[in-house]
Amino acid sequence: MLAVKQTVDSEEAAIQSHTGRSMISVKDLSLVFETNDGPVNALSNINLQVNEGDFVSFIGPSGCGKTTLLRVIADLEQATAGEIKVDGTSPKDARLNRLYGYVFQAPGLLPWRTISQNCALPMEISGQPGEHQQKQIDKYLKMVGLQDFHKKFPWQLSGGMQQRASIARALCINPELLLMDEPFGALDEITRDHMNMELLRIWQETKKTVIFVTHSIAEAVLLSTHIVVMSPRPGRIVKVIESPLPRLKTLALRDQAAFHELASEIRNALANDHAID
Ligand SMILES: Nc1ncnc2c1ncn2[C@@H]1O[C@H](COP(=O)(O)OP(=O)(O)OP(=O)(O)O)[C@@H](O)[C@H]1O
Repeated sequence: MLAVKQTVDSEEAAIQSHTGRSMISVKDLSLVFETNDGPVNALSNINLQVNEGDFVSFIGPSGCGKTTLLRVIADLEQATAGEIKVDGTSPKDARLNRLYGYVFQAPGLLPWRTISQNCALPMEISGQPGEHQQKQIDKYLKMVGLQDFHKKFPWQLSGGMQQRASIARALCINPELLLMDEPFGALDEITRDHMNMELLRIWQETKKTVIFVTHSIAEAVLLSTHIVVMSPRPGRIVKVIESPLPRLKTLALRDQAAFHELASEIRNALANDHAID
């Protein structure tokens, strides 16, 4: 018997609340890409509830639609059918109101701008006053441990430091929601461990809601309050698992039975849907 408090099957894929406020609500959502080769069914009948303060990981095989779902939440793709609300509004309004910050796999920092100037960019675009920009930059560069590197250019920093700068850039607009697409996928294991712990600390400190795309079962277990297991294309939600582990986790947790039991629960959900052999 696995030590998982609660699992919810795809039919009722609902994530239980900690605060009660719905941050993302997805109902019967499907998305078909029209291509030269014919239609590509990327997402099929997705139902999902994410509440304020949750840390939700999407995990599934390559091409199952994790990024597409993230992009629908961010209003970068349009659903073909179904409904989606982000903090009670349309994804478009959520985007226009700068409700979310987006962190990509590659840091995407502009090489001709310093770290400070890179962090300023989204605030410049939204016309925020210079004094406020500086306050936000100081606050979040300190939070990610880069306060002494604000004058450096991206190419003068390591990959992990660049990714921390991109997280600071996303946080500078003070979004309710952090959308992260495999942000640590390109990092070595030691740096990734460090970044995972840093992210947990930042999440605790800022109380943001986080949606996190990953290929790593261990990373999903280490970070998440909820794990959304997806099937191969067309992407469906196979299972939503609420983690029985504490919200404040340490790397030492990886040696404990509860960690392995949860990892095994995820692995089984993936395998049962032929996502992995
Ligand atoms: N703009 C697009 N036009 C056509 N097909 C697309 C487009 N974007 C994504 N797809 C297809 O939709 C499916 C889902 O892609 P998506 O990138 O969301 O998967 P993923 O789970 O994030 O994959 P990975 O883990 O490899 O990053 C794939 O088959 C992909 O080829």
